[in-house]
Amino acid sequence: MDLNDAVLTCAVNMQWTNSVGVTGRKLAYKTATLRLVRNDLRELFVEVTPEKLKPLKFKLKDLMVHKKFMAEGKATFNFKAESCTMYLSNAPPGTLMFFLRTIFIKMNGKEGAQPDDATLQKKLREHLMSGKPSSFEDVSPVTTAEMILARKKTGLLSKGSTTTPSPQASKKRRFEELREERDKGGLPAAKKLYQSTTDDSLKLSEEQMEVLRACTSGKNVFFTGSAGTGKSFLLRRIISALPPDGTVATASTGVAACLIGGTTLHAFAGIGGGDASMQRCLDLASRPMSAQTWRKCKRLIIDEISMVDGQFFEKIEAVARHIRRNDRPFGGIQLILCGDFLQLPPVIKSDFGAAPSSTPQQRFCFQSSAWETCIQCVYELKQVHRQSDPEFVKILNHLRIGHVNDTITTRLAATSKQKIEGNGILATQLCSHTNDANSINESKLENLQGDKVLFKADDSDASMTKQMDQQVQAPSQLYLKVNAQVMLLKNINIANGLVNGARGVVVRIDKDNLPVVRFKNNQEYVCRHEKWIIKTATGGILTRRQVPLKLAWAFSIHKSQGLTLDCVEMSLSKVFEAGQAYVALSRAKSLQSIRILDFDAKQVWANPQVLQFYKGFRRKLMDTTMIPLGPKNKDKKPGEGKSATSALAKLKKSLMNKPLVSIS
Ligand SMILES: Nc1ncnc2c1ncn2[C@@H]1O[C@H](COP(=O)(O)OP(=O)(O)OP(=O)(O)O)[C@@H](O)[C@H]1O
Ligand SMILES: [Mg+2]
Repeated sequence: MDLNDAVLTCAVNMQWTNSVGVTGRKLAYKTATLRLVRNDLRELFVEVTPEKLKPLKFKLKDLMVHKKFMAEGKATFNFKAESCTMYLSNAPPGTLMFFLRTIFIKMNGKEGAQPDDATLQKKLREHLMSGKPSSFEDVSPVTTAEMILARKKTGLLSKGSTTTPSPQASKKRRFEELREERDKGGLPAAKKLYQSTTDDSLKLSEEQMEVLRACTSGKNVFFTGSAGTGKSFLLRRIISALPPDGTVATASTGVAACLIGGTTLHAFAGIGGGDASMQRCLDLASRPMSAQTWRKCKRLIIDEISMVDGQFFEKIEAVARHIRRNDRPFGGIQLILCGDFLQLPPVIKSDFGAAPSSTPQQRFCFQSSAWETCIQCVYELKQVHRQSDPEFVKILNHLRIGHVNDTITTRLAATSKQKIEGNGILATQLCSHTNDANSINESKLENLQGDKVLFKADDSDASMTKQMDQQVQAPSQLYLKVNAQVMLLKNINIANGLVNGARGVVVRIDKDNLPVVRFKNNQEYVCRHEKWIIKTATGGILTRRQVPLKLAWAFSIHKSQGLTLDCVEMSLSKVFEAGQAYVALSRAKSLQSIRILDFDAKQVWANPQVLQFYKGFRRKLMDTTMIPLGPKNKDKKPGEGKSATSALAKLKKSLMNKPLVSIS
């Protein structure tokens, strides 16, 4: 936590009421900065400074805070003593959360923080006598001691709307909170009160902070890094540090979009699959709903950019300029792109029987002319967070660029005999083809004894269930049986290993009809319903409540991109894409939690065009000038990994000499 947690910039509306409740003065500011300050008497105030205007100060006494819509960047302050209600909106949700948390802790975290009236009167008199002008200073950063004290003073807080303990909290609610507190590992109430997800407690690394700063300063940014360097984690922080109005979070796949609480790029763009002619795409995007979303968009965020088709990217860039009547790249929209081109490439439609949507020369976004004109800053994250074992990180770095030597082959082949199962939990099979994964899950469930129990999702809009199925990992209909192999789909408690991707087995269905799952670390957890929130293309919000589980005997590698999994088994004999083997292997956290049945160096290869791109990219990182990409090679076919041309081998060698991820 730092001093900036006491500063917030957003839209502010204020309204005063008189003694009989009639609304009097009203003020509205599109942009104002709120700052927590103290006066000479150590009293706390919120100072509101509208752009180019004098600040107003509100004493933090008898304050009610309504924070139900904090995730949407909204909150309401009710200053009872001053009969003023202050509505905050368009606040970066993450900044708002920390701001409210700081208020909460500062109001409750100091012995005598709220001096009694007699003491204040005395101090005030002394101050007036001294003749000094009043002065205000920023509050000091929150200390751990203040946090602990705030928790002690307030006890378990209601999830309701006030910053002081709610005496009206019903017994039932209090019981639920106690249970939740216990299940989630007893986070301090002060912390929990303003925490939207459990990974909010993790700190950004310095390299991640640098990217965040570039994004919040309005630059067009592309950041990359190998699997597990925290790209999506950082993206979530970036989104929460930006004002919600005009910020559109998207990803190339539904699973990735859900991980950052956004929508798919295709759903946002409004040009279908983008296969139609340019003119037709412009017409499609000019339909009122679609045009409105394009016009409102100020910042477009795209995760898993490696899977966005180059021609599609070029088309949406032209669409943006056309609809917004603005000739600047992407019609002036700020772009924040992230992904790893050495992971899965865009799906070629011809794989599924349709005509290919792009020529091999324009398969990737970076091959489109739009890329060069749009991207201002590039960054490469180097610190791997998913894996901590340096040997595994090193092996993955080699696989990423399609480099396999005998040592790596021997080490990976040795995993085929590993016992990675424990506590009745089988390994998840990663399949190269989706149909294989689906049929494994179905038949394994059928073969189990006992009755199937159906868990039906509760969707906020039943007519959108199909769309939600594509984006939310939790299925609308989940059939489970005792002994079913499952995966947890939410971070419940990071410290206790109840994290998104944790593997378990259903041990019983409890009396409340909830599945009880035993996880690999032997913990049993009653899987209560959790909520998923996704944004629609038009900025609306859809929610799904469901138990946070999914059948996990098998997944496809494509569906696993972006995930962290424990306990995985794979047969890579049928891989058909560059980077596919790397994606499969890099889902695991350690070499001990992986079993590769038939490892062969031929299963691992990197796309030469991508290698070339990264070579230029590294140069660009060094001298930060735009360098045209090198000659475009033809796509390489599966199995060519070993018989690489000498030019390609040279390229790999140069990349190995300066590894894309430094290995400590
Ligand atoms: N600064 C950090 N401190 C601690 N853990 C972190 C940090 N950044 C990321 N992580 C953790 O590392 C893991 C991998 O992060 P994430 O999924 O964002 O990586 P990624 O780069 O998006 O990977 P992929 O390329 O596979 O999508 C997550 O469990 C995340 O919580
Ligand atoms: Mg990711």
